[in-house]
Amino acid sequence: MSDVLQNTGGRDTGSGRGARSTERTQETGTARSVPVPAAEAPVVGTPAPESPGAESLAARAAALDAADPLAKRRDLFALDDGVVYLDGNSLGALPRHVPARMAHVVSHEWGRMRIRSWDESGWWTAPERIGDRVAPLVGAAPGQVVVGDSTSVNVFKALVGAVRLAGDDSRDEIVVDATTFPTDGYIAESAARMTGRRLVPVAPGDVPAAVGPRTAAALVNHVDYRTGRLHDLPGITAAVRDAGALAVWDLCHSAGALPVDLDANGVDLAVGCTYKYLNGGPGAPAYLYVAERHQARFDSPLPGWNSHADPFAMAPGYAAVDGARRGRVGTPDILSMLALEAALDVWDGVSVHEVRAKSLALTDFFLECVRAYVPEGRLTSLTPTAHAERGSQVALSCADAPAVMARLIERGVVGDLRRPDVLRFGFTPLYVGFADAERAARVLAEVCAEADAEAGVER
Ligand SMILES: Cc1ncc(COP(=O)(O)O)c(C=O)c1O
Ligand SMILES: Nc1ccccc1C(=O)C[C@H](N)C(=O)O
Repeated sequence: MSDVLQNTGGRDTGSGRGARSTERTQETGTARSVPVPAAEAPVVGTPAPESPGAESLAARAAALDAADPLAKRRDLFALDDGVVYLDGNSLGALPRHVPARMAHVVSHEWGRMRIRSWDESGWWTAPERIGDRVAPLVGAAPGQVVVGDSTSVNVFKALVGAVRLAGDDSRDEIVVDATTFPTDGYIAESAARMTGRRLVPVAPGDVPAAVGPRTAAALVNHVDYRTGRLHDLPGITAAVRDAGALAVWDLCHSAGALPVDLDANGVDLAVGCTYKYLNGGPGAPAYLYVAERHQARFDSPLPGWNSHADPFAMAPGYAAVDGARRGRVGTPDILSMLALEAALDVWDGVSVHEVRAKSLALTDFFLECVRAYVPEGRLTSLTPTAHAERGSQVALSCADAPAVMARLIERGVVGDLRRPDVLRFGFTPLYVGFADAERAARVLAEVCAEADAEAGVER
């Protein structure tokens, strides 16, 4: 196999802060700006393999799918056979059973039981009950995860909470991942201003060297949303804690795709969304993990009545409840929350280690197919080749990425674009298979060839 892709390994360049100006312009998702094929009219059939080596790669894909213990899980999702959905790292697919469950919630629990449902349908306790369903997926023992609010809001609670837990005013710095998804950076900046700390943006790989006696907390992304690079959660957490500071992780791009092992790694606080690999639905509530050892001292900057020890006493003074519930704020978004609860059923009987093994096999295979089909130098992979540094997405860059992604989506291969030049392909092991990966690479090669032909470029 020739070395077709130039691999930059998604290296931490330390230049993320400066480079961020473009990413700070939010891309709302390519799927919203280019036509998505109608569900009833899939545009990708099963094209005859014409690319070099396509027959053998297609045959390998079929064999890998046949041997895949997770292959059957795909039937649990509403997906179109003609579409390769590689955008589950932005919005996970709908588990088929969720609409019926939601119809029941709306028509029965809300429609008929009305106010009684807060108690009798378990609405009031949903945040901590569903937190305990998310917990095993992130390696947390029960009682440490609460579901609710957006990831952004939970970043705020976790980071200000961490600074307060650090206590000591001489710890006057907050270290933040300089390559972070923008919302975390914006909120960290505000949290720093509010708590009178100085923000220190550094690349994740440089966090161990940057933390010291002045650090209160460090906020890092487990997987980079742009490159798909997996950061060293055990090593960075240990370094932050050795410095006497608190480690706060954003798990948006790792939970449900790979083992996180929060408890085993001694993470202090963590947040994540549930609409990507956990398939909770658009705007599904996020979650907050507060390690048990910190809960008694966790001082939420948003002490709403839902985290009061006796909310219905409606007392004028605040008294925090114990445990994970201390992360609650106001009335939970019950419809989204119960959709998430139902969606989590697809994880029953699935081990996250099995998911990780398939995720790595899928991204390896996709990269191999891209190398085989796409002319050398056409695309640059930003995704590290080392498994220990790879999440569950492949990011490829090329100057004409916007046009390439628009054409891919028109032809039923749905990834997304991160401006200016990144094609993102998310591999969600519960419903993406090896034939999907092969087909996506083949269509990508066709689309690149078409764009080259139109531009008069010969390779
Ligand atoms: C790493 C990361 N953090 C946070 C968010 C977003 O947070 P919110 O759920 O508040 O929109 C995303 C994606 O939207 C993300 O990728
Ligand atoms: N929540 C969204 C709503 C609309 C469009 C995209 C998103 C995303 O989640 C983007 C994602 N966090 C990313 O890694 O780019």
